[in-house]
Amino acid sequence: MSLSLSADQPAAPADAEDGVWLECIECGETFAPFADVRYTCDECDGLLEVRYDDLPTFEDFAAAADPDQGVWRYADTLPLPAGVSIQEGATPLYEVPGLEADLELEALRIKHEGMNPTGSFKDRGMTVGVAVAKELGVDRLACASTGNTSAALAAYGSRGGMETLVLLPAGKVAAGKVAQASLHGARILEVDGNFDACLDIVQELAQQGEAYLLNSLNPFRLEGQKTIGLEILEGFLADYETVPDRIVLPVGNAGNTSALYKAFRELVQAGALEEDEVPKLVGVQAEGAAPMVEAIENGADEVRRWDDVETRATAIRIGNPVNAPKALPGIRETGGTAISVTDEEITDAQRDLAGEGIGVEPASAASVAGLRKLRAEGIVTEDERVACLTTGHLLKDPDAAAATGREPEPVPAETEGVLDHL
Ligand SMILES: Cc1ncc(COP(=O)(O)O)c(C=O)c1O
Ligand SMILES: N[C@@H](CCOP(=O)(O)O)C(=O)O
Repeated sequence: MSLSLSADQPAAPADAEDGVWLECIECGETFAPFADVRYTCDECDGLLEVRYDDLPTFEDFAAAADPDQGVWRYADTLPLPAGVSIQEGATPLYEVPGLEADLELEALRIKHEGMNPTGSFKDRGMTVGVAVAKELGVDRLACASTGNTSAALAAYGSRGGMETLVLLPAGKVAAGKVAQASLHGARILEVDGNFDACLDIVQELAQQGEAYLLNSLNPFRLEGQKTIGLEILEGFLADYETVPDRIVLPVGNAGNTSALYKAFRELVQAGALEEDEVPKLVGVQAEGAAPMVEAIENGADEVRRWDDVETRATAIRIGNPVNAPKALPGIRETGGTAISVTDEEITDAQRDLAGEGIGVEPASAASVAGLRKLRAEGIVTEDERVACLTTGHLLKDPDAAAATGREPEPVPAETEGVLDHL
């Protein structure tokens, strides 16, 4: 199986360009990377992955080291040498002593992707995806979005001088994200339907050649998102001389789960990581939108599409995770699991993180909520070193933050009155 952790490094086919090619994860068909626009396999419609004939090790990344370069420090494992960049990546791997003690863990760190230029991990994918779009010579970019993808696409598209079109589920996207897409100049199409319906439409537009699709179905986007995993591993190696036992992350379209697993597979193929060192991947979904959890619990090879999804974590209100064929093996082959959490547990975790000074949007807090639950169930043990991924900044969803935080207290406009109130 091409997605097995023990799969060998494939030999470059004739259609590789500079040692880079696309390969179908289902039938193994290969394609030149930049000759034509394609998102899935021409033969069987399977998902595609980017392949390289030469895979770098940690030493190679260190040799290229300018830590401020962020995503592009890892250019040896990306399809192009440079991107349309706004200094994405190199996000903090925060220590959280209070939470670490509360959860009784050997080590807990928070990889806060909310500290990217537009406030979410999507920037790592867009810096690569928009560069590939330019390489392909397309001029209009599009995505469906629960908000963050649209904010990142709008910013990187305008930086790249390209037209952007975003399809959003009407009334279901947090205020900060719509404001970003709007100010960066995207055309915002509000669809009377949910995110999955938006993605269906944008895929059809892309197939008809109306726009270049930059959702995570696009294999080049996931190459940029691999760098989250590389940064986490390098951070743990620097601080603990070992990689984490487990990485816990929120799951929506399952792009990050797929991307992190690919990063680890490539390190194994490069001889930089032993198979038994690969961190267990734990996907967390909201109870009202948990098709991946259902598939893992049932041992299913395919995910059942959920037509009605609901959660206050709007970013992961997704019923048909398009990357499931890549993400399910990622969770299983690493010995990980998937778990769902209630909206209340998400809100509590958002407060826990805020108590450590880390402001995240609700979907991000799902990782910490899931970790707490797995710790209570004894599945995560006290000797473990764990990284939780927080995917988006608090300011993305100011309404959720205000509803979760303390109420403002009205006071009179004079000091005595304020002192009396206190
Ligand atoms: C803030 C946030 N967290 C998590 C996710 C889920 O990530 P993925 O789709 O890679 O599973 C998304 C979007 O999908 C998101 O915007
Ligand atoms: N949460 C996402 C949903 C789309 O995910 P993508 O990674 O496939 O673009 C968003 O922010 O829109």
